[in-house]
Amino acid sequence: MRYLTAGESHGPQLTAIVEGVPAGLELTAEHINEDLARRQKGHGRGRRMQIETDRVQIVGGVRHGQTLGSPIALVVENKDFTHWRNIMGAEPVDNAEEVKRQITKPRPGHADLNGAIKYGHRDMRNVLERSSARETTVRVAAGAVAKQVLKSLGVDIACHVLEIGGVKAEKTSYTSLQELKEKTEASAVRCLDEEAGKQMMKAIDDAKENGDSIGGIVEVIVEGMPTGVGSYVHYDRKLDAKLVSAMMSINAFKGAEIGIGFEAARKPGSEVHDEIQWDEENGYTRKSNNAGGLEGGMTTGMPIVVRGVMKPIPTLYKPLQSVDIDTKETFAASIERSDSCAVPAAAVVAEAVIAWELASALIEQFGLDRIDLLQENIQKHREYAKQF
Ligand SMILES: Cc1cc2nc3c(=O)[nH]c(=O)nc-3n(C[C@H](O)[C@H](O)[C@H](O)COP(=O)(O)O)c2cc1C
Ligand SMILES: C=C(O[C@@H]1CC(C(=O)O)=C[C@@H](OP(=O)(O)O)[C@H]1O)C(=O)O
Repeated sequence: MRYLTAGESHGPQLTAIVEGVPAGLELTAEHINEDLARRQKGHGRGRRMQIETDRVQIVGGVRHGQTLGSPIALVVENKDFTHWRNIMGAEPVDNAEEVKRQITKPRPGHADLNGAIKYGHRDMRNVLERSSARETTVRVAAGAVAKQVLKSLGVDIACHVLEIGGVKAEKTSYTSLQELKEKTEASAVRCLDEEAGKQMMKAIDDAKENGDSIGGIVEVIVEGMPTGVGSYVHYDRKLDAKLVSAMMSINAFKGAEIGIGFEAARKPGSEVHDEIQWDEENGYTRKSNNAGGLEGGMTTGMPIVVRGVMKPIPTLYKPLQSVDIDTKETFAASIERSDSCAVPAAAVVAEAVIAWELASALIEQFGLDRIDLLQENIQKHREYAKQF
């Protein structure tokens, strides 16, 4: 599968074209809207989220609630466009003052300066409009399509927040992904640990009050992936590499790890590697899951566990030093509106991009043009792997 997105943060809409989804998959706007709504939630978001109510329009590739095998076109409207029509319309406009006003003051930590140099934009609005994480709206929509593929193949996925602004969740255990989903859905910071969640909210409020921003760590967990998906034979087909790359592609993500990740550097092999066992009912399983469900670029059949690190939001009410690209004068950046923390929303984006990679890998390995044949193939593979 592949997808492309287009659209600016304050333009009329975001668009995604999703290609390679097998025919016969159940898919409605409601499946996608649920995840769009989840992405909009979370303590610490700015005023923009009060303006938007993200809803998808499926404008290609689906008929009567089923995929056709043709490209799926997804559109999410930017309600805020009504306030930006003159500035963001595609057609040339007369010399309105607001249209002439260029952004020449780059924000440290955002794409403004590097993007302006790359494309030769003297008006950095041309950069910020596309580098904005508003684009993650349609990435979540594409991910929701991938989640439908996974669901039809018996693969379940969830996400949660492990850390915000240095406050760590202590209670991170759960008995089922369903429980994890219910608990995190009820939390304003998508955290399993209620007490830590309260402290995270306070940390966000404190940061906001100080005109600052904070980041954090999110985790995605996937259950039900068959064994041996991915590849050890080519660097660009290694599934672990794809998952880390997907995580790092999210705006403001600066690190990713699988399983115990960086902790593996501090432990001997006897405490890191997951011992192998077999029984009639479950086939091959592991006594532990330090590898986070991946060895040799392939799935082990154990749950996949991927974490990502989000840096603090770059746009700050507390000014940071920068340089005006027209006057070359130093200035202290000041802003109109911004999120102070978007880690809970970013967890939903992380879930979407991981779902995308896993559904793509399954289709690449077992894929046919029909969802029923894909289901059959994977079921056969599961039986084979169990008895192997
Ligand atoms: C859900 C989400 C919301 C974000 N909201 C903001 C925001 O309000 N203001 C801001 O400056 N950056 C925000 N960011 C982060 C920037 O988009 C990101 O830092 C920027 O694109 C620069 O890229 P980089 O941080 O990956 O280097 C957000 C990121 C995510 C994932
Ligand atoms: C719009 C979203 O996030 C935006 C991401 C973002 C950025 O710079 O990344 C900047 C802000 O945009 P605005 O200035 O319009 O408020 C966020 O609100 C969204 O997540 O849907």
